[in-house]
Amino acid sequence: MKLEELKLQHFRNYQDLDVTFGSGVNVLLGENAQGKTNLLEAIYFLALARSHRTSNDRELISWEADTAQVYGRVLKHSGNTPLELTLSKHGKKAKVNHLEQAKLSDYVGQLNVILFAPEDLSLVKGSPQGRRRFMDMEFGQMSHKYLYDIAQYRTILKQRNRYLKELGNKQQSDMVLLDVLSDQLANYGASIINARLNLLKRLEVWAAQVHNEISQEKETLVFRYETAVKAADLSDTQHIYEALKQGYQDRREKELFQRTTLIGPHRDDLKFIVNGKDVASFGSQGQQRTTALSVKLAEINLMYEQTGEYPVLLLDDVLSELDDSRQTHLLTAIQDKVQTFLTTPSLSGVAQKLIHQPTVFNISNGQIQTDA
Ligand SMILES: Nc1ncnc2c1ncn2[C@@H]1O[C@H](COP(=O)(O)OP(=O)(O)OP(=O)(O)O)[C@@H](O)[C@H]1O
Repeated sequence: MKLEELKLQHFRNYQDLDVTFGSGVNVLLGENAQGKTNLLEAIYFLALARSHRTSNDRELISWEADTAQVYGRVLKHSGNTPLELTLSKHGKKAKVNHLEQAKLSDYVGQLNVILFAPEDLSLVKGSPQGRRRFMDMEFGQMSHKYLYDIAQYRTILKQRNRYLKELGNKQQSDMVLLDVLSDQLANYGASIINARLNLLKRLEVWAAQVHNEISQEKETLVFRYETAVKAADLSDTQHIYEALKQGYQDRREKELFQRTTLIGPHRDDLKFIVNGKDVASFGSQGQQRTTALSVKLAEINLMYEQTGEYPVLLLDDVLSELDDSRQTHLLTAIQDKVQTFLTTPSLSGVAQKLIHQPTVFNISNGQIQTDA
């Protein structure tokens, strides 16, 4: 899929922008604080109806305005799809084909993006929370059901934790409501774990292949999903569901004492094993970077496999963080098939690694000029 046109009104430092993009590599060139990342953020926002930089949507609206609008025309095999998001203090409105969507989960998935920013290089070494977020953002774009299950899971988890806090304050505890919430949570939790395992299995195949290539066949990469859920068969949702319920049962006293839910997908983690060792603990910085890059590149293939379309790739100042051979690998992998948006303060080193000339946009103070 390709993002052919983007219009922004009062989005960050863009007051009124209408730009058409190339179908290959689009370079967003400019000095610091001119609006390069803001433009990537707008594309990410158009895809996921949320920013990758802030959870406060208000920050996306230009300081001197009350409403922001992001419009995009996406070209897919099925034809042109206009997407529109309006942000105001009353919330977000999302339209697909000019029709307002009742739920944001119905909107997400029309434009698929993969964002690669310097922070992603810490996917491997960073917090488990970052890796869970990574799974949820990526898999949510590929599966409506996953997105729905995650939303339901979060809501019920909040209710259950609130109830555990209330119970902790009482002498006499009523467990009936807790059991109902546990049952609902186990239901969505089992679906999430099952979906994660299935998608990770596919992602692992692609990531292992890329990692092997980048390391010149010196390293093997495998994934390990870590969960405290003791299901006899983790490929069976019913088994996971029962194991989750058993898990709550076994931890009842502890949960009442700690007043929070101690088991489930919100506590799980993903480990990357290179040559038999956890790369977060034992890998060199280079191996960790190769792993992060392999996982990101693998996502492109997974998304294609799952949706029949290549996603749009957003590279936020990531080239400067990679050495020459990893840069070459990245740029070779994307050419010709993946529409890419790449921010950089300088063109040197980029153009000669690309077979086709990129489309270059000069960005200055929220204005864009295309190189002739
Ligand atoms: N809500 C907003 N309204 C108006 N301007 C904003 C808003 N939010 C951020 N800005 C401005 O956007 C600019 C930052 O743009 P951006 O983050 O895209 O920088 P950049 O071009 O990617 O630079 P760098 O290379 O340093 O990351 C700053 O000048 C900031 O003041």
